[in-house]
Amino acid sequence: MKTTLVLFGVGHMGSAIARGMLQTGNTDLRIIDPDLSALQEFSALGIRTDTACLSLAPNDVLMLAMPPQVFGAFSSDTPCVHHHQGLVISVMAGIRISSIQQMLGTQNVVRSIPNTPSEVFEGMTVYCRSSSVGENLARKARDVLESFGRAVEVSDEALIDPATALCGGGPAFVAYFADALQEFGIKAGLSKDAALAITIQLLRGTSALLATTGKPVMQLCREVMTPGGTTERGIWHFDDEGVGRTVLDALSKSSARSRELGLAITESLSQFEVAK
Ligand SMILES: NC(=O)C1=CN([C@@H]2O[C@H](COP(=O)(O)OP(=O)(O)OC[C@H]3O[C@@H](n4cnc5c(N)ncnc54)[C@H](O)[C@@H]3O)[C@@H](O)[C@H]2O)C=CC1
Ligand SMILES: O=C(O)[C@@H]1CCC=N1
Repeated sequence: MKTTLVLFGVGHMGSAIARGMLQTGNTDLRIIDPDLSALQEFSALGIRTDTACLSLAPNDVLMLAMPPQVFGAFSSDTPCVHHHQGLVISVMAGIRISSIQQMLGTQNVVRSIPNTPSEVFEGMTVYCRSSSVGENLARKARDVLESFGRAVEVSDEALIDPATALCGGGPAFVAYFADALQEFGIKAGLSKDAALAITIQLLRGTSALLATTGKPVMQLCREVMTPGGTTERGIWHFDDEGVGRTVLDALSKSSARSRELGLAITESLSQFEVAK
């Protein structure tokens, strides 16, 4: 039976996933988003798009890529997603597997956190499946998630919150640092284009070096810090200013927000159960 990925939401993350999939020739895709302007790029490519979902095939794989804050309204306004027998993959930050199961009346849920480099088939997704997802559906989920990059499965759902900070948010943290590097170049007199080209090649080269040599990250750092030379002055300043600690704190705050988003829904669901 043919499997179609039905993608709900093509904002920044959903469109990155759709573009990544299309780049590899995977067009078994249907896209639903109430914002008509978000759909135009994809309908122009011949992809089936709709502003609302009225029906689904039992074998469809659903991917939920709307903001977590609208998931409650989505679940009450979209009856066709209820009791879906196939696979439901969420990319929403925070929302727990049990909440999705409860709100959609479905069992086979994969909670995942991808990232925006999926757009160029360099995505990284961390995911966790519900106990009802057997080997066949698990393989299907992995195939979907690897159609726009790499995927790593974790068995403990609690790890998805820190993974949301590290993997989902990671491109923002790296881009923030890259912006500071580029700004230094510009302030020092390089053209914007030259500063950007250097920054891009730094990120690419450093990541290739890490991946190819397998050296520990800090070894790579130490190998650049020639004793008595220039780089150690910069790294010592990072140490004095506690930059490493600041980064750890920043990611902890992101992770805590993921937990908080999930808890808000879990609590409102349990209040609803008590009121029933
Ligand atoms: N932006 C990122 O890098 C990442 C985002 N995520 C998750 O992806 C989801 C989307 O995030 P973004 O794309 O950044 O948000 P966004 O605000 O860019 O896009 C959200 C999209 O969802 C659509 N939408 C709203 N209500 C909908 C409904 N009822 N049905 C279908 N679509 C609906 C909106 O029209 C919009 O196109 C969130 O749950 C977020 O936690 C996960 C990992 C990374
Ligand atoms: O900031 C957010 O909430 C989403 C989830 C991970 C990356 N972006």
